[in-house]
Amino acid sequence: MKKFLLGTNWKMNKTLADATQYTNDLMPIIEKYPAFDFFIIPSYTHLWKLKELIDTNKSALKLGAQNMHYADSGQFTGEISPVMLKEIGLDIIELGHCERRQYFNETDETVNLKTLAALKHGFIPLICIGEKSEDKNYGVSKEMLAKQLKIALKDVPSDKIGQFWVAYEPVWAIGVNGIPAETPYVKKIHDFLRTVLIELYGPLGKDVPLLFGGSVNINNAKDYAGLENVDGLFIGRSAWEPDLFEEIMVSVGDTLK
Ligand SMILES: O=C(CO)COP(=O)(O)O
Repeated sequence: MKKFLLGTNWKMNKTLADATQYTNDLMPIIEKYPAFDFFIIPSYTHLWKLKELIDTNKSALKLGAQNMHYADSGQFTGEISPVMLKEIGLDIIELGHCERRQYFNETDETVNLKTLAALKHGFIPLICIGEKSEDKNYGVSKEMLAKQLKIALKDVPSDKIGQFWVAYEPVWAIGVNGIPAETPYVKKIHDFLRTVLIELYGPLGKDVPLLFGGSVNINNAKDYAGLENVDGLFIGRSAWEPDLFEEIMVSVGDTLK
């Protein structure tokens, strides 16, 4: 059976000591919830150490990076290449998060280049898309999302289906000032994204995992998780403590039964 995806983006948070503690605490917890496929996305500096911890404990916890350059090497001061991340043995590369689009000039075109590079190197690209509040207010959310998705997936062939994930994260729902999305709205957008994927890939488009993120918390996680086209949740703040993350696992687990 396809497992429900449950993971967390730590953004620029946690020291190495915090990251180690969190991972040590989380690994035994996830053993209790086999219905899920779990992942964590820490800062680059923690990845080697956490990968060793996960391997030592033979844990199924997947590990990802928050960004990646698309070139294997080159004159790109401050960037990290797929070859370098491959050495660590990561599973996932998160791409196109709205904070990277907003503060670091990430564009649909660079997300596409990075997606192709990630697939070439055997990572799962976790492609983030989301409309801004003004897009929503002008009634062009679907247009914006279709554009982001189609550009991100340009030249990604159908034999890669299942090897990339898409996270819908409305910009206005993310972070401390975010407004949680209403469940019917999430349903409408996820159903729409599925139609775009089917337009791109035919019936195989049904097999692209679609995650939802943005102010996911203990009060709304089960409602989002119950939607037909939500295959996972991508959580920030509410999963940054293992015990709070576990409360979400329990609540979502009840919904999936
Ligand atoms: O950005 C997110 C996941 O990538 C979500 O963040 P919050 O859950 O803190 O809103």
